[in-house]
Amino acid sequence: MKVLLKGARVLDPSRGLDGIMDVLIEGERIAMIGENLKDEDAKVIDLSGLLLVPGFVDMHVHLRDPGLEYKEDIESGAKSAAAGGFTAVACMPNTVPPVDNAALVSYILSKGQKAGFSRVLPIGCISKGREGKELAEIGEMASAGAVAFSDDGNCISDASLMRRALMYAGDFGKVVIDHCEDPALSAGGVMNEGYVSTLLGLPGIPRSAEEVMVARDVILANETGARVHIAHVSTKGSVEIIRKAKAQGIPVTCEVAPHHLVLTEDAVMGYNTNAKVNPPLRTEEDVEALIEGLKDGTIDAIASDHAPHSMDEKDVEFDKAAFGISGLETSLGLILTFLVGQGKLSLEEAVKKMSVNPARILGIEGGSLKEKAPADITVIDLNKRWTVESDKFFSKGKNTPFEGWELKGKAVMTIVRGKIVYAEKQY
Ligand SMILES: NC(=O)N[C@@H](CC(=O)O)C(=O)O
Ligand SMILES: [Zn+2]
Ligand SMILES: [Zn+2]
Repeated sequence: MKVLLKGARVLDPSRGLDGIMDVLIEGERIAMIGENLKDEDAKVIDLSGLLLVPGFVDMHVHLRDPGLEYKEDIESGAKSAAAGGFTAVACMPNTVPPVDNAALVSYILSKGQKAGFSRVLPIGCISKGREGKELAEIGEMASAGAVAFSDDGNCISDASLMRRALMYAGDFGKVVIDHCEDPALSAGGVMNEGYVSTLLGLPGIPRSAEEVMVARDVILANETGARVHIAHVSTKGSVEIIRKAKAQGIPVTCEVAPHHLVLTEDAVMGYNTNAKVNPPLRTEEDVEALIEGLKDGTIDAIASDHAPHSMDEKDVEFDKAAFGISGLETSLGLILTFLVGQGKLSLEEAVKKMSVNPARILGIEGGSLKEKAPADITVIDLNKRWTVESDKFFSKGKNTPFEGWELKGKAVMTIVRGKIVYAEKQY
């Protein structure tokens, strides 16, 4: 089966490509890219006026499967990802039971394949039972197909365990992703510690809770030579620590979530539980530093930290509500509208942070439209204006602080391994 995608603006930062071109797909692979391609046997799809990029990779999502399928399952999550323009997602292991063994890694892979939307790549636990005490079977999970290791939701607070995790995962060529939060500093906190928390009378989470752990991880990465990736960076101080570490050649990478780039703690006003997220929304000064970090290469990737919850878990008092934002279907639109659209990040940089770099950090195929690469492709209408309506989300998680927001730019077709897994209209 051949498909010829005609007339789109093809932008592939991994090859320095940017121009009106055609893409020929043969089976699951890209066969050729060039101007005015012809192929008698191919099904032709006209994509003129649209942007075609290497498929987006969201390296941090929560699909809640196994055990918490009332919030999300692998099928609904993978479908939501496809609708958001992602051809692959890496899912966190804070499920019930936690993904801390090879059998559960295989379960996720096979359920993801069966669903047939975005590729679903499991992240395994660092510690047995996510208890932060003993290392999990990292080698066996790596052999079964885990792409990275993390106890996300929790920080690895035991520095010695973290040090061993880095060395062990590093031996298998896998990256350790840390949720940096010193539990003693954040204990009891439900939002950023500052003006708004004082105003609302809510217990705060200081920036230092994140930053002390970022600094510790950088020190451990330096000592072990093993790669560490910092999840959902939210403060100016974290950006500064990582910038300095990178300048010294320490193997650290990091990601930022769209909500930390477009919202501040003000979104919590009125005790809005849809703006309750961990790490918490910070201040304008932090947002500016995060954008600066994206621009200068300190921040490698944009990841949604898609954290779906049921309405019952959000429709309660602020301090009792679950932390998290359902982000897969708003991520691209927010980045295109508020970063690219406002000239804060170039389109090429945005594609790097959402495709090329996350694929590289995870060491997976993708992030490039080179010939013979898997045909994982996202097609975007940069001019499409749309309104966020959570009842239209494919995700079960309707918890979004962006309800009713007008965005400009949307994925209109998602192709995974040569197959159209999402399209806004029939082709
Ligand atoms: N980000 C969140 O607010 N919540 C995440 C956990 C996490 O990413 O740390 C979740 O699993 O709900
Ligand atoms: Zn986390
Ligand atoms: Zn997370």
